Order: sequence, then C-alpha cells, then structure tokens
Amino acid sequence: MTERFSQVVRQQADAIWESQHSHPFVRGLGTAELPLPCFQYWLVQDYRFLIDYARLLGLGIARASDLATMTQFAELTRTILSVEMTLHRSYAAQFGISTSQLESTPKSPATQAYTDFLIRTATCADFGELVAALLPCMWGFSEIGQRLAQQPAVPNNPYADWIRTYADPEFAQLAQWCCGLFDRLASEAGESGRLRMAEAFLTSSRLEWWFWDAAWKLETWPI
Ligand SMILES: Cc1ncc(CN)c(N)n1
Repeated sequence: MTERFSQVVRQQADAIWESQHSHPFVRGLGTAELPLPCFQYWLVQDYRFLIDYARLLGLGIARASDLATMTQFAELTRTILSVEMTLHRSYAAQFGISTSQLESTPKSPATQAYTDFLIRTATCADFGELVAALLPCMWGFSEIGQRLAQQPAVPNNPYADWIRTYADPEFAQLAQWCCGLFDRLASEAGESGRLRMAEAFLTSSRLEWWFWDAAWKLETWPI
C-alpha cells in the first residue's frame, strides 16, 4: 500500500509540529501555568484569525468540484462560526472582553501573515493548495487537544474548556475528513501539484507555530 500523502507531509513537518507540542504556550494550557495575558492575547487574535478562516472555507465551497465536498465545507464553516467562536466568546465574556473588541482588535504580525497567506492561497492557488493550507489548522489543533487531554487533568484548570473543545472526537472527525480530502487531491495531482501542496502545508505549519509564539511573547508590530 502506498503511504498517504498527509502522512508524508506530516513527517516532513514533524520538527515544526513537535515544537508546537513543546511550546511553553501549549504546555501551559495543559499545566494551567499559561499566564492569563498570553491567553487573552491569543483569544482576541484567534477570533480575528477564525473570521478569515471561515472566509477561506467559504471560498472552498465556491471552488469545490462536487456537492459532497461543498456540504462538508459548509459543515466545517458552521463548526468554526458556531462551536469554536462560541468558545472564544464565552472566554471573552469571563474576561470582560466585548464582542466588538474581539472583532476590531488590530491583527498582530503573525495573524496578518497567516490570514493573508490563507486568503491568497484560496484565491490564487489551486484547490489542492487551498486544502493543504487549511489542513494544519484543523489537524494540528485536534492533535494538540488530544495530547493535552491525555495528560493528568489539573484541578480547576481555566483552560479545561479549551482542551475539551479541541480534544472532542467530532473535531477529530472533521480533521480526518480534511486529511482524506487532502490525500484524494494529492493522488489526482501531478508531481508538481503535490510539491505545491507540501509547500502550502509547511507554510501553514510554520504560521501555526508562529501564532503560539506571538501570543507567548505578546508580539506587536516593531514599528
Ligand atoms: C491559529 C489557529 N489555528 C487553528 C485553529 C483551530 N481551528 C485555531 N483556532 N487557530
């Protein structure tokens, strides 16, 4: 049996993915030691990120070639806009952050870079690259949520809801569906198409890492 292309690119990006798992921000979610200002920074930036991620999925609906894929992209969009963003809104309410603050806080350099890359890929690249660019977001968070959920739970961890959301088997199913679509498109693409898909997957993986690191460092524009 030939190896799934998703496993090939996951292996190529392994150092980046493992750096995410060992990043102090990610570890801090599990140990409850993540400083609240870092989480609040992440929350607001991630809200801005998810708005554009939903736009990317909308472009995916428009560009998909069959109804089954369109329907699944619509389901993914619903999960982002309802389930994920509801988690963000509920954390924001606990911290006294309003919905308008969530929607209007300026993007950090990492958020700007990641969302620009996603929207550019969705509009200018082929459909395989669009799916490759969105995959680390779904698959990476599912893997991180599951690894954190396997650790002994810390009593009263303020990030327990975060871990529960991303460790949810339904989230994992959506991530696996994305992997399956990625594999199908890779098998239909030529060698150069697969190379471009691998490149998009690696770029999004790097941007995922940067997103954690920016929140950990409370990164702002240098000028
Ligand atoms: C940056 C980022 N990447 C992925 C996810 C999970 N959808 C997220 N909420 N934010």
